[in-house]
Amino acid sequence: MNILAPVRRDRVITDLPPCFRKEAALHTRSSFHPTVSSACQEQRTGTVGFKISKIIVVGDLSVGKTCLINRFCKDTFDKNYKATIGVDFEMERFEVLGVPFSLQLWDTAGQERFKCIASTYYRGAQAIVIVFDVNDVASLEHTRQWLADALKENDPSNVILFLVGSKKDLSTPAQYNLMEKDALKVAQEMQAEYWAVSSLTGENVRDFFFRVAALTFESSVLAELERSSARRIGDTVRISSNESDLYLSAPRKKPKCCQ
Ligand SMILES: Nc1nc2c(ncn2[C@@H]2O[C@H](COP(=O)(O)OP(=O)(O)OP(=O)(O)O)[C@@H](O)[C@H]2O)c(=O)[nH]1
Ligand SMILES: [Mg+2]
Repeated sequence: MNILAPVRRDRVITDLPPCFRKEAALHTRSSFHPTVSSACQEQRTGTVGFKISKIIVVGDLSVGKTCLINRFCKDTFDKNYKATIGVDFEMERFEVLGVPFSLQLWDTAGQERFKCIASTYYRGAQAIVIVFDVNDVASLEHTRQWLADALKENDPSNVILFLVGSKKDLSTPAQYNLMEKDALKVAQEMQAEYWAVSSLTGENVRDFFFRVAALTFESSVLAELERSSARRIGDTVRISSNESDLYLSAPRKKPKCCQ
């Protein structure tokens, strides 16, 4: 019995959402990886549909991490600052190419005094979202340190990265364009995908999280397919290594743990 409520209609992803800037994108293909599309069509996505992918959101205090998550998950915006103490999380359920897919969005504290509590929750992330304020150049400089700290707890080859400029509504187009050049450089250096959003107006917020869900899903399916093909190879080896057992006259000894 499926005790979970159906996925909301506005959380259904049928096509790969586009990147924000081609210069700093995880990839620029216009559709899902063909292997992923066919695996979904043939219902060969294994455990992906039952798993919950962990996304951690890090960055300086007051850059707007909580507001970003709240705009997407609850469609609300609070203009008063309430520091996150430690961590908080929200669940979001999607359906991607017909497969259920859940994201657990971990909102972490940017304040130094709460950072050590927050960092204990960094482990096991599938994606790291590093947020800075587009009107505060220091917060962009600090993103490298946030990334380094988050990577201490995660395998760099297994996580996907997003660099997100927040509070876009507060900068003029000229100020924004100037800052974007630096942000794109940082994103390229980190091999992160770059986005700029406003949680106050909602600009790009939904598109950003859809892209996070789609790319995390794509990498989960590819990893699952790789694991299942490795298992198949492993099975073949086991069968052939057991062949000699077919000719054993005496029954094999029980392993010690079963005695
Ligand atoms: N104008 C504008 N203000 C924003 C935006 N996003 C956040 N803010 C404001 O920035 C302040 C900090 O936002 P939070 O989301 O609480 O910041 P945070 O990164 O979660 O901070 P910590 O929890 O301390 O790490 C609040 O006063 C928000 O109202 C935005 O897109 N535009
Ligand atoms: Mg917060």
